[in-house]
Amino acid sequence: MDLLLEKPLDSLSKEVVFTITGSKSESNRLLILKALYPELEIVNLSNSDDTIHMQEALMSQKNHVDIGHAGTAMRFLTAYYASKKGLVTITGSQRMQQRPIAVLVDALRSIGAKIEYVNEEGYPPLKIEGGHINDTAVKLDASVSSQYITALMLIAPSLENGLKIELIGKLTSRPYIEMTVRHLQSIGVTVNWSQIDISVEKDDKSPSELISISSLNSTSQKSLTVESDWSSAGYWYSWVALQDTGYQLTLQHYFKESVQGDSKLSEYYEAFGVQTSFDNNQLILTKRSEKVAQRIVINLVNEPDQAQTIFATCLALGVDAHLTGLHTLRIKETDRIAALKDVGSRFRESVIETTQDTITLTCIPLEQHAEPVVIDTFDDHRMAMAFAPVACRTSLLIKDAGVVTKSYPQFWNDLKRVNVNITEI
Ligand SMILES: O=C(O)C1=C[C@@H](OP(=O)(O)O)[C@@H](O)[C@H](O)C1
Ligand SMILES: C=C(OP(=O)(O)O)C(=O)O
Repeated sequence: MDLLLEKPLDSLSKEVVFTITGSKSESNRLLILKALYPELEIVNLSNSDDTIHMQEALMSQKNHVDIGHAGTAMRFLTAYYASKKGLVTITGSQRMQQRPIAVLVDALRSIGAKIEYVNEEGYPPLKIEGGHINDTAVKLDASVSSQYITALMLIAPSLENGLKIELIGKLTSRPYIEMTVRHLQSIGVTVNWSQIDISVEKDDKSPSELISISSLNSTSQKSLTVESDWSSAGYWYSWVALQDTGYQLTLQHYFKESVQGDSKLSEYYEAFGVQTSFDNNQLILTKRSEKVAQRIVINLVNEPDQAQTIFATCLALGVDAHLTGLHTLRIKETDRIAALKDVGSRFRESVIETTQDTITLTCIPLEQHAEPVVIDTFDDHRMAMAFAPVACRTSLLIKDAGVVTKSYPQFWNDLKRVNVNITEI
């Protein structure tokens, strides 16, 4: 499905309230924890494909599991299956079979796990014979993906003697580890994190005892409420940044004290004139000022999923940008650095330079192009959604627009609500 997005002709509605479902990162952590502690109840679970894949895999009795494009499901389930008795082959989409997993597999093998590569060494699919983990200390490279570390942390409380995880190299995507720590602690698991070691203690309490000392936004003792997804909120920050002063929209179910690192968006978008306020767990975004920064420099090593969104905001507003800390982008749903350079260069106002871990954009404010600008999405949900707000400057043709279901299935319906004309081509 390709979609033509055209600039809204009528005046933009100002009273828009969006309900985005729970964070897919939080949801997929909590689903693993629920598999270990079935009494746990999860409120406001994500409706994303990634979370549905995780749920289906955990419910499945089959010994062949396909998790599609879901990176967290692939990494967390690899550790989960290694920790539980049984034989499972886990695979994913074509792209998933190109996303490296050796760091996690090596770490799990070093503590006894039996895992084989079905095709190419270092990449899914994996054949896992579970129930052989027998050691209590593991080391791994922390610079490739934080998801490998989270995967080990999530299974640690169910192991005979817990797990001490030594982090080697420069930690990437740190807030995602902090999120895992918070969720483990919220169900009563003891986690100690010194400079380079994370120790997760084996729980010898019963699950209900653990959950009853839960501290994270509990609606009841056994129930944890997932905050809505900040990574998806990014597209609405970008949308508001491109509107006139006074424009406002509201997103439901966000907490002032967030465990999601992408909540840093509220600071980043101040440079684009967007003010954030909270009212009873509603996030209110207001365009306060037409004055925006002329150039921004941001290190996104902690918020890699916002790189495309911030890039597209800058492109539309004509703000020069130097984005750093992007080394993980090459192994995500697509090589996001290459994708941004390719698609970004289709806008005549921009000049883009890239390295292994940076993108530099030099641009002038975007004007209406004679033809729709083609946005190839390369199987990456964030390519589609990050560029979509740019439609209020010039028409876009979003290729393979169905990719959004990976994280935000109702995105195109929400975009219609702010009067973007959307036509299926
Ligand atoms: O743990 C998580 O939920 C995630 C961690 C990040 O990945 P990396 O640690 O691979 O950067 C992020 O990009 C991804 O969307 C979700
Ligand atoms: C990188 C992402 O997800 P994952 O690695 O979990 O596939 C993402 O959602 O941007």
